[in-house]
Amino acid sequence: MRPSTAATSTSHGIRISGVSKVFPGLSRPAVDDVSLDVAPGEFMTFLGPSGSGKTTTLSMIAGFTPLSAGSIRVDGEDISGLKPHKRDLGVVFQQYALFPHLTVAANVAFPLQQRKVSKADTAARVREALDLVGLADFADRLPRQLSGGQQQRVALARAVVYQPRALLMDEPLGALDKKLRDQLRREIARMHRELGMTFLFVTHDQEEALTLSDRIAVFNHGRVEQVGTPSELYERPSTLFVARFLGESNVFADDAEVVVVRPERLELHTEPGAVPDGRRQRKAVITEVVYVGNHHRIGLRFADGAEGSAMRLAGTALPAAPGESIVVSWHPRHQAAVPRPATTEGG
Ligand SMILES: Nc1ncnc2c1ncn2[C@@H]1O[C@H](COP(=O)(O)OP(=O)(O)OP(=O)(O)O)[C@@H](O)[C@H]1O
Repeated sequence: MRPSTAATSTSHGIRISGVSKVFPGLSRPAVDDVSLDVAPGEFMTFLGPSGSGKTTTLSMIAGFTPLSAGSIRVDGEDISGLKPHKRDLGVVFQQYALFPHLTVAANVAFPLQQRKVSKADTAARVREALDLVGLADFADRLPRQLSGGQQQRVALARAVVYQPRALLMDEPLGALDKKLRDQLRREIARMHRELGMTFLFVTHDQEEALTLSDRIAVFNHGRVEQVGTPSELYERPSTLFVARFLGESNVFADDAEVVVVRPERLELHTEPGAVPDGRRQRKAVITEVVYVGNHHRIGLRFADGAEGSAMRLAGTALPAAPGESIVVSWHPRHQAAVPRPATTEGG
């Protein structure tokens, strides 16, 4: 289940059972009967569009939002009724929330002082935490003397310095520009490898989710649509919503089923007779060809009016130009069958 990191003896599992949240005045629950098991040392991501219930679920785990139903356990202990600071969970939000008048070192030391850790231990642990996030040389600065990315590293150091049972992060990269975001994303992956701690990460960014996670829980309308490894979700989406939320997809409907085929699985042919035996095929018109550096994205419109896409690595010849008719084919093992969506399903 967790291919990339080794759980340590200090890793802890989280069990979310039948958890719901009803806010007064909302017509449907913000979180609707969610159950999930997070393995000790696992990097689990909650992925979904805005308003799908990710933050509310994380906030119930952290203890900032009371549950309407269900329970949350850490290593079997029910923590649902505990105050946030009694749960022993580290938390990082999008906004850094550092104490502006305290130095970096004092910010990181704060949770240790609250826990009455000795001065000598505090100094050693603060140094270790700042080392971990690459800020050993910034201990005496004030938050305003740091960049946004550096401030977020301080927040990460402060969240793990007291060795909590898990680290909870809500869009921690959301306020950063692309380059810093990529950099800090790699830092978070490294921290996870080095600490072996259970990480729970909330994002609406599919690339963040795919690159960081051992497993991803895809949220939609307060429910978890599917839980799986990044490649399981990409290759074997169980619903149309998941297929469309993670990457691009071609959706083909027959009488009995709806199948999803990823763009890189489509071959292009100039005529139906050129399709090898055993492959399925559809007629399409090329709507556009876009150069994306290492590949071309080929926009397609199928006979039923549905839009889709294929891709070709740069350097391979394209069989036809925009406006021309072609045939696409795929092998049945590269299709994922999903339930026919109800007409109201978002996607
Ligand atoms: N304190 C609150 N009072 C009332 N409704 C709330 C409250 N907090 C969240 N909601 C509603 O609950 C639903 C889920 O919100 P939530 O913030 O969990 O979604 P999300 O997936 O994290 O989205 P985002 O990425 O935009 O934060 C939304 O409809 C939201 O408006």
